[in-house]
Amino acid sequence: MPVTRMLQQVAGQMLGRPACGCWTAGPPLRFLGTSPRQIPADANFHSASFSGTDQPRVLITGGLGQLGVGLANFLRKRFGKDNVILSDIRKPPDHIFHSGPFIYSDILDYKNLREIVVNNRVTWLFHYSALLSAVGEANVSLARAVNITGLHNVLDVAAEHSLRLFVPSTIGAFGPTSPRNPTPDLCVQRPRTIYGVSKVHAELMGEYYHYRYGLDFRCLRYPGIISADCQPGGGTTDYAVQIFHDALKNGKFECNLKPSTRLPMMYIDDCLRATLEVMEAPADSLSMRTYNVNAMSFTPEDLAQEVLKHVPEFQIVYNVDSVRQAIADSWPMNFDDSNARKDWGWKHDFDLPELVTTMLNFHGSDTRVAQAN
Ligand SMILES: NC(=O)c1ccc[n+]([C@@H]2O[C@H](COP(=O)([O-])OP(=O)(O)OC[C@H]3O[C@@H](n4cnc5c(N)ncnc54)[C@H](O)[C@@H]3O)[C@@H](O)[C@H]2O)c1
Ligand SMILES: C[C@@H](O)[C@H](N)C(=O)O
Repeated sequence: MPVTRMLQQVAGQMLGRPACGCWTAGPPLRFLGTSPRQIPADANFHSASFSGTDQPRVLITGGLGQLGVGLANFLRKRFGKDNVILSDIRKPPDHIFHSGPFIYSDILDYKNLREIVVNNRVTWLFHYSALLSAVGEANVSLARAVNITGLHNVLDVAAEHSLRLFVPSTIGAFGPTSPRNPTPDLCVQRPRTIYGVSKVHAELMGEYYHYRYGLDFRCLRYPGIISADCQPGGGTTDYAVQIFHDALKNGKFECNLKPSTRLPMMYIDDCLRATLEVMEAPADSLSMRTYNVNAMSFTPEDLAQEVLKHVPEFQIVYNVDSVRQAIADSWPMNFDDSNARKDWGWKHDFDLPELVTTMLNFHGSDTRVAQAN
């Protein structure tokens, strides 16, 4: 018997499917143990549990971070305020609490998560809870729990309840042995941060649940995201958010990365639109389940030059943080997102000049900008 056929047969026996290599439903095969998280092997989760005319019922985990509030506002415009539930383990400020449904959800508490999904008839889940790259290195065991154990809970709840699941990955899912300029979707991924390791794990587990159980898993590898309304949560790309605030407030900025550190970046509006577009893309347009998305790439020096055009007295000084610098030096400089552009029509709106103008305008009715323009 040819070796490949023999392997197919063995794999087929292990996976409860025929040796022909095709993926038809075998006899129901359950996870071992008495966990409530048992998922039939023949479950087909492809059809989300809402009809085409219904709006999805959305849950966002880790929603009080840099990206979650913006995502909730964006999705509420599309699906209605009450169809989008923001959740976190932190107490929301008044304006967020009153802007739409908010609920406590700790992703490490599986039963709590399941209760929320069931009681609210959730159909789409955006899983934003995470510890980012720099804070993750400062607390590896917590990052491992939140980013890996938490993800397992989310995957199981999503599979059990036929949810469409979005999990963001990151440029941080690549490492020093990945091609860095540009970085394609499929290449060596050997990140050297717990954040990166947990995100590669998330990509692989999500794809595995998709192929094994039909979970409708969708994932984008975000670049560094730049937004004005929320503080970043402790990442390596945070400098590109803080610079605008400091430029307008003090006229100067102390940067913790070297001037020549090139990283892929994206304005929040593009990020949120990409996220919704991939979630709404017809399943048959997705040749993959994890895509790079990108908008621009720049260095601190490039960004400072662009800020100077608006704030002529702006000064940047460099005080390099060795942990963040080592992380940035292992990450992609440019991101190849051609598959996203080809498969579901991804196209960014914001390049560096529009980003800088928008961020400065957002931060300031400030006289510095007004005087310079
Ligand atoms: N911001 C970026 O530049 C960027 C880039 C790439 C990918 N991402 C990804 O996007 C997602 C959102 O990023 P962000 O910048 O908003 O992160 P953030 O750090 O600002 O927010 C994360 C949130 O997770 C919450 N959280 C922590 N532990 C939790 C727990 N046990 N249960 C529930 N929630 C918990 C925190 O309270 C926090 O509000 C993350 O998964 C991140 O990896 C972000
Ligand atoms: C790039 C991204 O994942 C995050 N902003 C970080 O720097 O950790």
